Amino acid sequence: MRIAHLSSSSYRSFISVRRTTTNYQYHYQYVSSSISNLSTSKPLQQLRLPLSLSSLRLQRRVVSTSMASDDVTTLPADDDKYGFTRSEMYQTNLAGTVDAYDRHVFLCHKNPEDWASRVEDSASDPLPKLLFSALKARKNDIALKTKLTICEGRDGTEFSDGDVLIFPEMVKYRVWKCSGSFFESNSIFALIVHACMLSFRILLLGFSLEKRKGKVNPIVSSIKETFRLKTIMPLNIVNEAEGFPRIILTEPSGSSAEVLLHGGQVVSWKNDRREELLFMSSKAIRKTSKAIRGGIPVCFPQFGTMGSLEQHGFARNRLWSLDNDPSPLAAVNTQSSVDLILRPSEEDSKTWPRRFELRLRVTLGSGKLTLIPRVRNLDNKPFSFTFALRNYLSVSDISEVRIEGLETLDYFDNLIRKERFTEQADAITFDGEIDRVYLSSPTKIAIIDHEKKRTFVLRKVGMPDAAVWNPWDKRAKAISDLGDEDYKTMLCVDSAAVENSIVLKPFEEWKGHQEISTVSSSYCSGQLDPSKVLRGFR
Ligand SMILES: O=P(O)(O)OC[C@H]1O[C@@H](O)[C@H](O)[C@@H](O)[C@@H]1O
Repeated sequence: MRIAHLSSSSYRSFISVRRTTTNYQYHYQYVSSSISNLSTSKPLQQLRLPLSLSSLRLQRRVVSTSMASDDVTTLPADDDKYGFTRSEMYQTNLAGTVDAYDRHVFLCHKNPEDWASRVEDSASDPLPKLLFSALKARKNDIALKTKLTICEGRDGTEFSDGDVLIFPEMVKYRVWKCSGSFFESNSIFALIVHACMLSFRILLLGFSLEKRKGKVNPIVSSIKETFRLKTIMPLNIVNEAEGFPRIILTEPSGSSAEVLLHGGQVVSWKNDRREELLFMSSKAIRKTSKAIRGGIPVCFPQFGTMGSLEQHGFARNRLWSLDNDPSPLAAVNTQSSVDLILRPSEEDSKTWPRRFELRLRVTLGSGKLTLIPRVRNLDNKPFSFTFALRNYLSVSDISEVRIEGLETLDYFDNLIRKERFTEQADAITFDGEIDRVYLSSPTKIAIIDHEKKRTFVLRKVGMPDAAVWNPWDKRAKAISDLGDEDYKTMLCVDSAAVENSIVLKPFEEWKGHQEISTVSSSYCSGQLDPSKVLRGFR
């Protein structure tokens, strides 16, 4: 891990390497002070040499090969165009400041006038110091050769405290709060380590020739072009007060969603009027070992207590990673979608000895939120699991809510020893605790909130069952992370695969699909509202 300090008017112009003479000197000064921190005796010049250019070239060619079936021994025709064949390419440092490290971490922070002359002295302005110390303390754990660069942040509130950009992984981490616990909690470190799993592929997308004072720096060009491409937007990741990385999804109509790496859990979904549509407990606890009461926890590999594992499985209690290889789904590079992945830890393998990959794509659209869960068997023998997306929906008053689409279905009643019954009511309404799994439900279920005049429409594929849960007053009091009155404003209607567990042969993948949308409350699960028909639609 190396550190450099340089100025730019934003990360974009940093990437285009616009430097003043003063800042240039500052850059050197800063590097010098950092060298002593790193307790290395390497001379400055050596630190700045693009040592890994040949490995970069190799990776680039290997990736091209796998993507375009090129012959590895043949130079891609674009090498000349992109500057890879220039005589100085493997001989000396190139124009610009971005060397060919395996990974670049940029801290976009204030401007050179605010920077301390030595990174360890910046007591009044601790962000660079904290980031530097956190990375330095864990540098042996960071597998990729990583260079930390401090550059100027000037885009108004966007860089109010400091943003972290990670290249080539295209992760933008918005550091709003500069607290020691943020770094101690390892969230930035976790992010950087997760980034290790991402490939070098993105670099390919933006290669172009850049002529700067007669020299070419393909590395700078590629970063610049990649960030500039509209379709390849960096993810917005912010720090939770408790140190949980949180991904913010936004889309043009103004709605938003928030997803935690912890549990791969959606914890917020707001419509274009900024109204929250998901319930979050007033006493929600955000601890690494516990699922968060609210949002959309993922229950895997076991739903409820239908097995020997902890209730609802371990996936909701684990730290997931960003997934840059969601194939066979096409990769998405927008700010309204994120791909996450969970692989088993050693501890998980002891309790559930299966090799798997659990993936989740969360996509925010205008008026709808889509989740695509997938499970792949990486074992050489089949395994089975049960699964649910537990949707904690926010409702105005549970007594005023009804569910349509589950009538006449059979269900297991968890309150009566999981006995099987047949639903007799025309619609499900609520006047007490409910804890049921409706079996083989239709693909569309309507949750009608009369008071809010809002209907949630839940569409699901690959998850044939639907669990319905509300603890009501007595049980709510016994649940430590649920407020006594919270049961009134929540209702869980889950997409689930419970009655028949899902069986996967070696290397098979299961895929589910869930979409929640909201419509006006006149909507009744596919039927027309008679009063609307009489009065006419407005
Ligand atoms: O508290 P948890 O683990 O999130 O589970 C909430 C409820 O989920 C239901 O599905 C279970 O049947 C209940 O027993 C449980 O209380």
